Amino acid sequence: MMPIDGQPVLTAAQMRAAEERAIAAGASVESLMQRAGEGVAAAVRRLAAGAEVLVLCGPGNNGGDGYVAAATLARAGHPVRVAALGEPKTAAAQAARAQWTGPVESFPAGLPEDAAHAPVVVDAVFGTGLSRPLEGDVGRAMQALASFARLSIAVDLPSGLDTDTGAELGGPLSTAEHDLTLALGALKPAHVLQPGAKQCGAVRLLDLGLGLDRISAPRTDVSAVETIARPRIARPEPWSHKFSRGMVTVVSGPMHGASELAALAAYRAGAGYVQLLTGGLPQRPHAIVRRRWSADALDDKRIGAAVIGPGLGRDDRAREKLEVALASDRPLVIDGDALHLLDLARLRERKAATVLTPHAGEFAALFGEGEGSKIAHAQAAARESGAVVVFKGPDTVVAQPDGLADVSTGASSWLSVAGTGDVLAGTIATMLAQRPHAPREAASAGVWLHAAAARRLAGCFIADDLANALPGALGECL
Ligand SMILES: NC(=O)C1=CN([C@@H]2O[C@H](COP(=O)(O)OP(=O)(O)OC[C@H]3O[C@@H](n4cnc5c(N)ncnc54)[C@H](OP(=O)(O)O)[C@@H]3O)[C@@H](O)[C@H]2O)[C@@H](O)CC1
Ligand SMILES: [K+]
Repeated sequence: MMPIDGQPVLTAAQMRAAEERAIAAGASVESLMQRAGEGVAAAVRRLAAGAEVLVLCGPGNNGGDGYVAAATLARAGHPVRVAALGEPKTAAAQAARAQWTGPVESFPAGLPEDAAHAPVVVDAVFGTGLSRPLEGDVGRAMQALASFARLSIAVDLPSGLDTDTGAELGGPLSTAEHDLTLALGALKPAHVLQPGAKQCGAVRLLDLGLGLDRISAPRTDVSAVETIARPRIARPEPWSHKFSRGMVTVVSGPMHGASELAALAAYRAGAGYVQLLTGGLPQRPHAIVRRRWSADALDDKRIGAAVIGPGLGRDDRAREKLEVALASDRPLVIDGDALHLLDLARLRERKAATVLTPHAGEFAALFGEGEGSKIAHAQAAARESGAVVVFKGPDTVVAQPDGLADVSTGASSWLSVAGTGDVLAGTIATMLAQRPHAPREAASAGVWLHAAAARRLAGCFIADDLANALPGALGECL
């Protein structure tokens, strides 16, 4: 079982293409299924600690993995039962079914009342082949079994999820929530996008030897998407100085607090010099250099990145400041109010690196609702705007105009509090000041640090605490 950061994310079609390439290279569906089922059995056996396992098998190859897992567990002497939703339909699943010599109970209706529940449940009903909502009582029965079980484990995907979007095909609350999902061969969007990611519980990857690498230019048959891995951040050199460490300028507006937070976060994320273009009075921390806004304030070539949007307002003065920022040749993070004032045609004229950081509401206002997954939306928005788009949320997606994208995993739900977006904007600005020619990498590094800072706080916090936890998160990357 492998952790899931820095791993490619494949759609169902890309998964099929990868499987076909492996078969063309000499593997067979049966050999891949054997490897998958044995991997599932090994993980289940370790976690079940001797408790009885009930494996639920569907009609396709996901069910085939389940039969192999059950037969492997039985051979190892582990107590295991099998219940199936009909007969296996594929040749590989039929061959796997033949390995299982015990009885097959019927699921969902046929499980006898007194034996319906099991301490460990394995969901091998549907994986990437689910094409329509679960029928009849399947979803409800699975929810009951999973909630009764001490441990419920999904094989490849929790049955009921749309592989490519993470949506529940039968609508909200139609699928079971598992403790663990064993992703087979590669991650799929449903493992990382909500609500699917929540239904998965913890996700671990089982390698099937498909030889998947993310490619450096998008193709339709291979992944252009990866989960964000811990970035490597260099310590300052002995000869570093405040400007070489990265200078960040934050444009302020009438709501000072938001830009103060962005400026604080920029410092805490490692910038050497942070200035706030504000009309406010000096206050703590005094390390933030406060200057009045002027139309040439962004002409300073030492500025590595500027932030505009947090607390900016949406009046004519805000528009004026945004126009100056767009016209400047400094790398730019555009957040909050500025996203509501943004003209995409004007943005496309910009040559310097630009990162947009919309949450779902700002994203919809700028780019519309769109079709498909959150990843696809972010990719389309990046293409349309010519900027790196950080589509924020519990499953933040960072996309660049050529289609390459990164998805964040492991964000704390405690981040759902005012001001955390301002902290992210400042954090990304520091990363951008240090990597002006790699804005996607900078944005993803910022997203990772932000999530790691929240994890370090391990519970309820306010945005100021989050900014102050950034140095600890940064320490994990040195
Ligand atoms: N990729 C790899 O390298 C490897 C992949 N492997 C495994 O294969 C899995 C994918 O297998 P799969 O394609 O057979 O699809 P799967 O999810 O089992 O379901 C398809 C069946 O369900 C049916 N069906 C669909 N919706 C339904 C509904 N609502 N209600 C009822 N029925 C419904 C559908 O019928 P149909 O749509 O044709 O009517 C079809 O019979 C993958 O997740 C992984 O576990 C490993 O074995 C090894 C290597
Ligand atoms: K499953």
